[in-house]
Amino acid sequence: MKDEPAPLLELAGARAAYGPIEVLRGVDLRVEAGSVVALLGPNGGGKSTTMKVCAGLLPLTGGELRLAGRRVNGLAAEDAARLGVCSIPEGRGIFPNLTVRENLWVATRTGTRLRDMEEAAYTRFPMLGERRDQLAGSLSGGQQQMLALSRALGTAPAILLLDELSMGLAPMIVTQMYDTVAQLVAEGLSVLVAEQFARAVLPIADTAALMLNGRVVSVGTPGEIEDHLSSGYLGG
Ligand SMILES: Nc1ncnc2c1ncn2[C@@H]1O[C@H](COP(=O)(O)OP(=O)(O)OP(=O)(O)O)[C@@H](O)[C@H]1O
Repeated sequence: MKDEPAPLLELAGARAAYGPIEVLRGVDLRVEAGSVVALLGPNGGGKSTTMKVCAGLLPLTGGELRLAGRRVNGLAAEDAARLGVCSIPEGRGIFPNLTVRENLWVATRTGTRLRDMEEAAYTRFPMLGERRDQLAGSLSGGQQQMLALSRALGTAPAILLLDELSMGLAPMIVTQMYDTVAQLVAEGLSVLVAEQFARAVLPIADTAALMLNGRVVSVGTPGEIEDHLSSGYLGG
């Protein structure tokens, strides 16, 4: 019997394609329970595609996706959510023409009560409570990201997949958002975060992985990966 528990989420030799174009060419990646893994690398390396595969939004064409050691190739997005995998896509995935409250309500289809969802969201982010009847599209980028996080957390996920949390946000807001993520991790959440701008996420990451041309080419502590990389990859 193995001494160590299986990683919460694992890709082994994962391959994926858009039509005839292979984009993931054998990705190996592990997210241990209670940890933050930062998936870094330049545009087009395959970070978003990796997140899609993990969330059941794109099928594997080869290799394996495992959740807590169980092979789950071919799982649908609803199955992934049911198994505790929750993703916030690039662009946040909120409904701009619905109010904050309505956006939270849509997320209750997974079984959480609206009252509980609202209480948790407004306690964590009082700003959202003040804007509960405002259209989500009229919120600032940071507030939209708070809403996206609140919707995701309503499903009580085991692992959160975050794609480009920092996109379009001022540096101070990015720092605040990652502080919130760090708090969530302290409460037991595991996180896989794809970021083009490594500097934003490295302070809270346990492990960093560099992705280039559809493969993870290097994995280490944030310090090791930072040392390995040119400042170009680290987002300036
Ligand atoms: N829906 C799609 N159809 C065809 N090709 C796609 C599609 N989405 C992404 N690609 C291509 O797949 C490759 C990897 O893209 P992906 O978005 O996974 O990279 P990324 O590292 O997340 O970069 P980005 O930060 O731009 O999202 C790129 O060459 C991209 O053009």
